[in-house]
Amino acid sequence: MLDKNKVRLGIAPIAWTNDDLPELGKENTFEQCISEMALAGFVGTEVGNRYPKDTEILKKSLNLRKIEICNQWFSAFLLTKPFQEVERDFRMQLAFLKEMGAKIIGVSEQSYSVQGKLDTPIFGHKYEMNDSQWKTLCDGLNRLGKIAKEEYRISLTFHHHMGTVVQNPDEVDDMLANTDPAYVGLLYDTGHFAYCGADPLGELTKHIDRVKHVHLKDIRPEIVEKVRCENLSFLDGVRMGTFTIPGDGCIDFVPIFQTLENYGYEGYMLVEAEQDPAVANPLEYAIRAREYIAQKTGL
Ligand SMILES: O=C1C[C@@H](O)[C@H](O)[C@@H](O)C1=O
Ligand SMILES: [Co+2]
Repeated sequence: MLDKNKVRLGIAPIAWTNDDLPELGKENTFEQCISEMALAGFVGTEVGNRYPKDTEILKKSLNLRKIEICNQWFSAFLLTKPFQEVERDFRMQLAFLKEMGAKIIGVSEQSYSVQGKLDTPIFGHKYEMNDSQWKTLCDGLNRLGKIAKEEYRISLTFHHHMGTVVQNPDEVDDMLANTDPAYVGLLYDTGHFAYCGADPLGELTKHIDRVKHVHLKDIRPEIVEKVRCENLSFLDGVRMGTFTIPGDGCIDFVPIFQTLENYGYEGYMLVEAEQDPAVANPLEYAIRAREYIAQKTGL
C-alpha cells in the first residue's frame, strides 16, 4: 500500500482542455474542469491556459474545491536562447508557483522539439544533441535548479518527452548523469517511456532516487503502431487516442506502484491522459482513473 501521508493524487487539465491542440475541449470551462477533478477525488492539479492568471482568483476557485497546484510545465530553450532570457521566464513562473504553494516545476527542453509540429512524424525526426549542446543543456539545468531550490524552495524536475532532445532512455541516463541530484530531479512519465519503446518499470527502477514527480498515463499500442506506420505527428496521435488513463492501455501499473511504494516515494502521482474530450468524457475517465488507482494502491 502506498502511504496516504506521503503520496498525493492529482490530475492534469489536459483531459478537459488541451493547450497543445486548443480545438480539443474548447467547450469545457475552467470551473467545470476543476469541479470535476474534485468530484472524481483528486486533490492536486497542474496549470492549464484556461486557468485565471490572477493568483487570488485562482486560489479562491481551487480552495473552494480543496484542490492545489502541484506543478506547472516550463518550456526551456537552453540550447537556442540566451540563458538570461530563459532565466527571466523561469523566475516569473517560479514566482507564480511559489505564490500558489507548488513545490515542483516541470522543465522540458523545447529547443528543436517536434512535439508540437503537426507536419513532422514523431518517429525518426527528433533532434540529437552534440557534446557541446549536451554540456549547455546540463549546465543550464543545474543553474536553473539551483535558483529554484535556493531562492524559491521549488524542485526542478526534468520532463523527458517524445520529440524532444531528451526522449530515449540513454538520453535520460545522460541527462541525469550530467546534472547535480541536488538541483535536478526527474519527472517520470510512464506514457512517454512506453511510447518511445522503453520499459517504464525498468526506467523507474533505474532512476527512482531522482524521481520527484510522476505523470501516470497509459498508451494504446495499436494507435502508437498506426502513428509509426503512417508517419504521423505526436499531435495526430493525441487526437487519435495514443494516450489514455492508467489501466486502459498496455502498461502494467501494479509493479510501478509497488516500486514507488518500496522506495518510500513522497510526492504527487498525477494522471495525465490527453485524449479528445468529445470521445473520452473527462469526468468519466477521471473517475475510472481514480477507482483504478484506489484498487491497485489503496490510496
Ligand atoms: O506533461 C505533459 C504536458 C503536455 O503538454 C504534453 O504534450 C504531454 O504529453 C505531457 O506529458
Ligand atoms: Co507528462
